[in-house]
Amino acid sequence: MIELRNVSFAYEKNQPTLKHISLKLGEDNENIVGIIGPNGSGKSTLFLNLVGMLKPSDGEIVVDGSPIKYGKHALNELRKKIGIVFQNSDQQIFYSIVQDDIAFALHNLNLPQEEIDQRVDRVLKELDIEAIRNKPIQYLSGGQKKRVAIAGILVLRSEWLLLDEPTAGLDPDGKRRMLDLMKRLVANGQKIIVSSHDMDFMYEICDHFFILNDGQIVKSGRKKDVFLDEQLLQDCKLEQPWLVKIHQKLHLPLYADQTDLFHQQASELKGGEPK
Ligand SMILES: Nc1ncnc2c1ncn2[C@@H]1O[C@H](COP(=O)(O)OP(=O)(O)OP(=O)(O)O)[C@@H](O)[C@H]1O
Repeated sequence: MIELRNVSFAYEKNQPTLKHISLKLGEDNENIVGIIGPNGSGKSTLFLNLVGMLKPSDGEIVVDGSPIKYGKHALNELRKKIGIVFQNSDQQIFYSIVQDDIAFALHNLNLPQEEIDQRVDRVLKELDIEAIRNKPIQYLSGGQKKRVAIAGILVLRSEWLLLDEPTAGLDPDGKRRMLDLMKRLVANGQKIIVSSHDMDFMYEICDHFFILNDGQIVKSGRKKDVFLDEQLLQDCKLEQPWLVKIHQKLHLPLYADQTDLFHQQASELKGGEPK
């Protein structure tokens, strides 16, 4: 479990970006936690604090019962528990060939070559990027680069995966593939913390949410706890997901995702019970 105890963070003195944040991640066995908030609310800053790349100005972050330590060795150990995929894939990719880049962090862990090869093969398959394993990074599309960046973190097999805006710049097919990938990862036991401005995507994929506004957590809970409060979302400059809109405006049930909606509606049109 990850616990933030009264965490504040300031890039510049007396101008806090994160303000007194206390929260627990992984307490209720949630698989995908969503951090939502408008531009500049502090989502990326929060992520960088969670992986120890930034250090709280006040308060502490406790992972599995131990406060994060900031020495080189301690941070390498933390990376085995929490991995981050940045919004901008170029920040994450260092090598010129796909498979070399994915293996990079594993060499740093001094793993035997055989194990490195096995882990890289597995992740290439899992992300459906085997065909580009020998390609130069410079020839990849944005969506492919995103997958390579995720692969480079997945090989570390950290318990928590932080995805900062994973759908930014992806076309509808890329978004759908990202959604499917996250569902597959979760089915294999991966825990994910994700931030995104795409409320429909977040509504469908996350099972617990924190709304961050101006560096503070203003609401948390399950779908119905955070998305039914239209005024709060407006105040935070956030959109209601379309499934919530049709629930509130057309008085349809609150469907968990569009598959659920189409399945239920099709059953009703046929006059039968849903299977
Ligand atoms: N390295 C930095 N130095 C100084 N200020 C920074 C730095 N990085 C971010 N900030 C400021 O901190 C605040 C929060 O930024 P952050 O990137 O964490 O927000 P965000 O919620 O992730 O935004 P977005 O949705 O636009 O990605 C912003 O006001 C930003 O200008």
